[in-house]
Amino acid sequence: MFTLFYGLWKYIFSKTEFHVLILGIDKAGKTTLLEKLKALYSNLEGLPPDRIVPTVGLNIGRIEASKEKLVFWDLGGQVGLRTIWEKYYEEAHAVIYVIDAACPSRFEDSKSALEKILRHQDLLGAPLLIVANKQDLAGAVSAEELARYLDLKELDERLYMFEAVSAYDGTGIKDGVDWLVEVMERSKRTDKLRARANIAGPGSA
Ligand SMILES: Nc1nc2c(ncn2[C@@H]2O[C@H](COP(=O)(O)OP(=O)(O)OP(=O)(O)O)[C@@H](O)[C@H]2O)c(=O)[nH]1
Ligand SMILES: [Mg+2]
Repeated sequence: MFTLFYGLWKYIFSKTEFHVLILGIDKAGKTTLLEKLKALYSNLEGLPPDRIVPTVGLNIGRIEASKEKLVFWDLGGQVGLRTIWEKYYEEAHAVIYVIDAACPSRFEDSKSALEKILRHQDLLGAPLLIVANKQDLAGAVSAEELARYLDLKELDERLYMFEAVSAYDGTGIKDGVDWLVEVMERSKRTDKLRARANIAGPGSA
């Protein structure tokens, strides 16, 4: 009985903490983006780019944006580490997929890793922000060009957006986060995750 009332109380009064997975192949700029997010949205400085090393485990960052709490999970993108990604899918409200827009020779690898994500059942309905990163570099392609190149067939009715970003100078980051918050607030997946957390009762996340 207590569990039932607790669940109801929690459903009505508690705020959802949104889990956002940051994925993409190695060197795309995921961790640099995470550090820039922290710098832009909190009083924390964030690691400078020259102190960031390739990710092997998990980096976590928490921010507050548009009065919502966001938790970012940044995972390593090296080939041998990509099998770990799916362990986080079930709990994710949304995905940021980062691509190095200045490195066309790796677009194909990026595309196939993204297609695999889109096919995974555990991420059904998760909104997707595709980041064309490194816009500060002269050779970077635009978000539109990247979208054309990727030519994704699996997007269906998923909420998605391409955004031109520089994790170095912060270009595009706030627009991307604003969009993410808005779509996560109204996505069916958020309702589903919220209901599941409440059914699990006290002690659940
Ligand atoms: N010019 C430029 N370089 C960037 C940008 N973002 C990241 N980089 C550089 O790209 C390289 C890889 O950045 P990381 O943030 O470590 O990439 P990652 O995606 O986290 O890589 P893994 O952890 O190995 O998966 C580093 O040399 C960064 O300084 C950007 O917006 N502009
Ligand atoms: Mg990293």
